[in-house]
Amino acid sequence: MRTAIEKAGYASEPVLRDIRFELPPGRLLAVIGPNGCGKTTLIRAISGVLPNVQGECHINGTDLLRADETARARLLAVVPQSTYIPPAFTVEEVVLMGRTPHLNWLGTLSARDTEIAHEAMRLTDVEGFAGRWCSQLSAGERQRVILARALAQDTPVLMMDEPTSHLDLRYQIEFLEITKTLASQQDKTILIALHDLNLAARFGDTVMAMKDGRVAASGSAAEVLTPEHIQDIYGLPVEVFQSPGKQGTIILPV
Ligand SMILES: Nc1ncnc2c1ncn2[C@@H]1O[C@H](COP(=O)(O)OP(=O)(O)OP(=O)(O)O)[C@@H](O)[C@H]1O
Repeated sequence: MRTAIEKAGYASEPVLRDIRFELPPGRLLAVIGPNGCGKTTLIRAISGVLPNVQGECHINGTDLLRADETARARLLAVVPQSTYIPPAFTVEEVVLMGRTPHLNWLGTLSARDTEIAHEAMRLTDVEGFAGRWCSQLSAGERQRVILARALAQDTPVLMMDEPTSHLDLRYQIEFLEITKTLASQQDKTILIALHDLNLAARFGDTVMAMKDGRVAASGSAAEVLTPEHIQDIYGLPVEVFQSPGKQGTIILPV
């Protein structure tokens, strides 16, 4: 995935300026930064929901910003920050909606579509309530259903905006471990906006820190998540420890 967004925003004044990054298949990019720095806007710009984006974003030879909806939906799945799920659908029906871009012209589901959707439900641990109405789920369960739908879309690129915000600690770690495994085993390119710097450090192959709509720092967690950068980006003094376990970096406000 090769992205160069020169300008993007909502009105005449752009929010994003000069965001450039390359992300090879199999890698997970954690995008961090304070409230309002532009993380969601970046995801929206790449996913084609903002008008007048100046730039390009190439995936497998297609410029997403100029692709039609179906081509885009076969290349990119997005988990937005908050998603409305129509309450009159079951969990299984919602996850199967992820297969829509792959259906034949008759719009019928094949055995393979069902198999992929069930695998996505298994990975996100929602198979147990496949037949329940979405209106009867907790916020965290709903979030896992939306994640399952995105996984069922089976795209080479997956972008997620704070996908763990409603998940308890176990599901946060499990979900990010699954995501990381998908990246490495299925060569998916994954971009995740995260507020939790410890999760960003643990799971991001690359960490990109944004500030005021621009890239403030980009590189490995050790390069980006330094007390100096964090003070500059968040205006908050922190201490950064290296844990002897596999968690790696631990960041604590001073
Ligand atoms: N629909 C909109 N119309 C106009 N301005 C918007 C709109 N959505 C967001 N903005 C502005 O764009 C800027 C970037 O917002 P964005 O939602 O991308 O930030 P963010 O980094 O995702 O923040 P957060 O961490 O709070 O989710 C902010 O100044 C915000 O006020």
